[in-house]
Amino acid sequence: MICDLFIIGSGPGGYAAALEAVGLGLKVVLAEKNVLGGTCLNVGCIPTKLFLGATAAVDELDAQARLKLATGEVKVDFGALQTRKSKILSATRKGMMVKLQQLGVTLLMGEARLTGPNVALVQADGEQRVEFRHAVLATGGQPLAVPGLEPDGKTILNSDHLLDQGRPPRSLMIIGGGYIGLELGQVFHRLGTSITVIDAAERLAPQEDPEVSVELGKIFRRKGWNILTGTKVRGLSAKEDRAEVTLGSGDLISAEKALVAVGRKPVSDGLGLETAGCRTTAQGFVATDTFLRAAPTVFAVGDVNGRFMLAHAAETQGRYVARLAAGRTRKPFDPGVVPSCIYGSPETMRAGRMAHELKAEGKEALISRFQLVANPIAQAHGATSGFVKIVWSGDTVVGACGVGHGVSHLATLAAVMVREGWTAREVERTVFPHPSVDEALMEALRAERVPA
Ligand SMILES: Cc1cc2nc3c(=O)[nH]c(=O)nc-3n(C[C@H](O)[C@H](O)[C@H](O)COP(=O)(O)OP(=O)(O)OC[C@H]3O[C@@H](n4cnc5c(N)ncnc54)[C@H](O)[C@@H]3O)c2cc1C
Ligand SMILES: NC(=O)c1ccc[n+]([C@@H]2O[C@H](COP(=O)([O-])OP(=O)(O)OC[C@H]3O[C@@H](n4cnc5c(N)ncnc54)[C@H](O)[C@@H]3O)[C@@H](O)[C@H]2O)c1
Repeated sequence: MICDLFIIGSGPGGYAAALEAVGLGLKVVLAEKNVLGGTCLNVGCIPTKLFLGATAAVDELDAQARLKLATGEVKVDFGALQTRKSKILSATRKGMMVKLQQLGVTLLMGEARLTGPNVALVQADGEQRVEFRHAVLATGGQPLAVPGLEPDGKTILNSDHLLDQGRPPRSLMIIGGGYIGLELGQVFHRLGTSITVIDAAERLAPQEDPEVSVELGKIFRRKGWNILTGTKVRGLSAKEDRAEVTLGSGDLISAEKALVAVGRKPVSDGLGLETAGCRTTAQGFVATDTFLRAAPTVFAVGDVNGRFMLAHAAETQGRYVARLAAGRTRKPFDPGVVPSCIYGSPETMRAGRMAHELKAEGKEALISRFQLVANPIAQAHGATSGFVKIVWSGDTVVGACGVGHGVSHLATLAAVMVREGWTAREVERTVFPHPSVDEALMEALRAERVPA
């Protein structure tokens, strides 16, 4: 078959590219080797947030109980939650399938590989040959398996395995206190699992502002988590149906299950990259230029190009390459300001540059901040730990971050403020609703600026 745009992978990057391209009049073929929706829908963003949503009442009640305002127990039926997850995921996949069919995207369910700059083969109902003008690699990522920390799928798990358990473990040892470790740690803490987090870095979520990491550590320790940062893992093994970790110090820690969440790597093997002239980096990411081109006829978007490992970044890139392939833009890719959040209670949010990053580059930065303890919505929810912080370069907002109750809701405005280069003038012209968590952002914007 012949098409304008051949897309490999139906995650956020590939699906967004397909919808945008077909809307611009291109003939599109999309290949998917597994199920529609990719990591995000099936084992990523969506199931984790379903689990966080379904268990949120546990933390809400806990916060009110600490204030001696409520008593009782929230019981979550984990089996029913797994059933609900399966139903939502399968309904969403069905919706995607219908939409692709209605729009006229040809869907090939099978593994694809490039065999030349304008040709690919897909193992779907035998072997299908696809000739294309442009191809989009949107093959995503997979859990990183570090030597010595390989999951066995039974006792030592990655996030895919943990999301598929039949019951919550009594205890869970999480290797890696980053995005996945902290979100899934919160889910299972709420389900009654005892949580230990071990991270090689000196602080939790090391990609965040250092003060955010400190606050996260305080909040999770208060919940009773055992957190070991700056701690090397020498060995991890399954012994008599328990996971046992040997620390660098020689100490042993065991738990019913271990979750290895030490990062993700690209899916870039076996794609026939060399036949089309694509190159990979030392970590296996598909190298792209400023137009997200991996070769003259091939683009790479999303996790596989390693620019960001976030669903909304993959989508933005997918839409951009579709416009480029349709001749609707000639400009290099502008990633814009990509916000990121860790979800749960607490949450984090980050947009733009952080003060420690600027200082590391020898640049001056000012910060202004507001503690959530004085925010009425945080008070109402009994969750007053945390803060919102603004990073200024002179008079201009260049970054914002936060940690605490509901701060993920501030991420979009924070990204807009950074993109638009807000100054005190824009702050004065903006009306924030009262009472709201948004006011914490406003208060931080209005607070005294001090050197970082
Ligand atoms: C537990 C977890 C939670 C997450 N939570 C969030 C979150 O809250 N917010 C957020 O922004 N991000 C989150 N992420 C990250 C997010 O899931 C990814 O950034 C996003 O899915 C990347 O999209 P993608 O399109 O690049 O690839 P993917 O979603 O990985 O999709 C790639 C697709 O390509 C297919 N494929 C691969 N090779 C081939 C081939 N040869 N032929 C045919 N098909 C192929 C795969 O089967 C897959 O369906 C989370 C990730 C995990 C693991
Ligand atoms: N809410 C979201 O947007 C969301 C949620 C989940 C995942 N994601 C995406 O998925 C990616 C992968 O998530 P992740 O949590 O696996 O990676 P991560 O990079 O967020 O965290 C990995 C953690 O593992 C630690 N680590 C690395 N090697 C180690 C070792 N040998 N021993 C102990 N600790 C070690 C790191 O210091 C880090 O804290 C994220 O970077 C993010 O882009 C996003």
